Amino acid sequence: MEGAGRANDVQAELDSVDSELELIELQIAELLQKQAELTSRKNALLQQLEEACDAAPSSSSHSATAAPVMNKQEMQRYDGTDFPWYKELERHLKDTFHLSKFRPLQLRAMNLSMSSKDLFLVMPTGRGKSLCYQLPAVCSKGFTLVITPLVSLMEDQIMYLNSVNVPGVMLNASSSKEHSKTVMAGLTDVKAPFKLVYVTPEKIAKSKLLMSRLEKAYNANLLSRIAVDEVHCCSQWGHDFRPDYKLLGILKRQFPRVPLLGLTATATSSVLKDCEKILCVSKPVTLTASFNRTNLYYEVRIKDSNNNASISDIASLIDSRYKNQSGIVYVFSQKDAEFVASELQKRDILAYPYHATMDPVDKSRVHHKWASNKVKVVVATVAFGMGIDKPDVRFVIHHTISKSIENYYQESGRAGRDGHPADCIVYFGFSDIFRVSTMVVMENVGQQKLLKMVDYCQNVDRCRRSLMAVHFDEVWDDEGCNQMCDTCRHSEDHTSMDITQHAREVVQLLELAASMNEKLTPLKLVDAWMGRGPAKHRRLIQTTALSRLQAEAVIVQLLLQGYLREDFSFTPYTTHFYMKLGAKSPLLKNQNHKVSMKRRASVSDSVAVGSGQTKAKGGKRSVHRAGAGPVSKKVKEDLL
Ligand SMILES: Nc1ncnc2c1ncn2[C@H]1C[C@H](O)[C@@H](COP(=O)(O)OP(=O)(O)OP(=O)(O)O)O1
Ligand SMILES: [Mg+2]
Ligand SMILES: [Zn+2]
Repeated sequence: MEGAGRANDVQAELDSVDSELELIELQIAELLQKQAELTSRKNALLQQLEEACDAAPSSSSHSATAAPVMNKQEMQRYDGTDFPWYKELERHLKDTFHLSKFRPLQLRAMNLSMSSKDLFLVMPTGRGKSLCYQLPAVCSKGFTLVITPLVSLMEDQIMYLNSVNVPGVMLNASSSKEHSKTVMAGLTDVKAPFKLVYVTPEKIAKSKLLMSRLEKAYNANLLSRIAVDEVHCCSQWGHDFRPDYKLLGILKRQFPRVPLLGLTATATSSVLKDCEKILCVSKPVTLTASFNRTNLYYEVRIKDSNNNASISDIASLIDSRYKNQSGIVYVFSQKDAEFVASELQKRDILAYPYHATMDPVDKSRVHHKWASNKVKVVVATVAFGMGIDKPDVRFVIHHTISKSIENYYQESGRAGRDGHPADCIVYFGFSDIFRVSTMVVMENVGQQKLLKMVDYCQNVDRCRRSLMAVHFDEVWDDEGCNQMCDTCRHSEDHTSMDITQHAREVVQLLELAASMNEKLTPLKLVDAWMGRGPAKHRRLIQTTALSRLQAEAVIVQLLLQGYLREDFSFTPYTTHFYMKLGAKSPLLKNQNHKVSMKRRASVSDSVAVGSGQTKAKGGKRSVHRAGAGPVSKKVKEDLL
């Protein structure tokens, strides 16, 4: 008996500790949100400070954190073409690398490096950092030493360089003796048989022979530049710390006259400070390409899971706002690509599907037609991505949410590369969350990343840019949104809704289902809550008067806040998702506990789902299917 009493006491204390822990988690979530807001504000203030300092160049009041080594005017000089090496850079850009023009910051970076400045270049992935040392290497005497963390990265680069006839070689642990010998000899050859020499940091740290050959090359003025790729690997605070990068300080100590160029897509300012110390460079110029694409307008539209109103909405956008303009509609699956393309065709829009399983000849035909503006719209899976560099894409519409904010940034970022305004619209549908879940379920932290994307879409009161910025850490250059997102444009247009009672109803429903040994999929949960489930549920629970879209929004909110969670089971063919009680659900037992959700004030359900849909009498929605007949004659002709 005594044992049972003791067990009860322990259980009671355990429950109480659990509740306290839950509360702390809640507070942490709130603090993280506050932190994100303050970081965004800090960036805005730093920007203002920098502008104020630029307006008064003689002022010495730059703060230590914001202090640019050069002011804006000085910096802009390096965008110019009046440097002695410019003609050579331009000639090789076109003739050797077969590129038509520099991307933003590339010329500035090259001019700075050719002027022997030490430089840190922070640019989003895929923007073309490598060219910033490859092209100067070709235009300089001697060779450029490139430190790369992975042999596979080296191999890719060498293969690419060979394809454009630029001599490049690599040295790593698996290089043969003979190969090493040739490379070592080449380093001091005045005829410079290689323009780029790739080595791993381990080689620098361990090979005395290499260092002594580099010393000789340096004395003969043949070591023209040192590029440290993925430079954030130097710092323990970075996410990919590599111990051998810590020893790279030897390069600048031994070869002080050689300009060093550190490249990364992901370093925060504190990581860069650390890298500066480790690499022994003093006050390098830091160029940060903004992750903020100021010409892109970001918008989220609510999508009803039950009908294809979103397709009508997309069609009417393409037919009006984007008439005769080039764009991409991203969809979830191959089947969706075919379906959405054919639905658009029925609405008189010439749209081609594109997905991975298409015949390569068809794929390249679609790509070609689109690139040459013969077809304006491609309805594609994310397979339509690599090598897409069309400048005048005016819209990227996501018919289904991306699997993470990073992915969304990349995919939507194919809009507006020419710098002119372009729109990025994502349609956010409840059931899509769980379709995408099946895709990321096996990925490490895939589910968390997806929930961040969901959070981005559910949000109605914070700048969409600031939500993306959090993912790119402090590197984000907060240039302000300028009302280029729907939440900034409707900044006053939201209210806070108390959803505590709704939350209790949903929890009660799940508890009831659990007691009957039933698992509820997200869709079944909404159905049951709306009184459309089996009769046995209806009798026992409080059904909701909320509309379907509101009910879905509440459930998403509870999922995001941890009152609910997803659970899944695998079958050989598919993954099933169920809704379960989340870690915070016990908090609802406390009568004082409150849960709230922000909603657009002026947008009723029927408007939120776009122009193709109206609310019919009796609350049931109907869809206008204007033009939604068979594929029109005109489109049919164009498709042939
Ligand atoms: N000026 C340019 N015009 C057109 N394409 C360019 C230009 N400069 C580079 N590219 C292309 C070449 C590559 O296919 C692609 C990505 O370049 P790359 O240098 O590998 O990116 P990166 O190093 O910035 O990305 P990561 O961070 O992923 O390593 O961009
Ligand atoms: Mg790179
Ligand atoms: Zn905004």
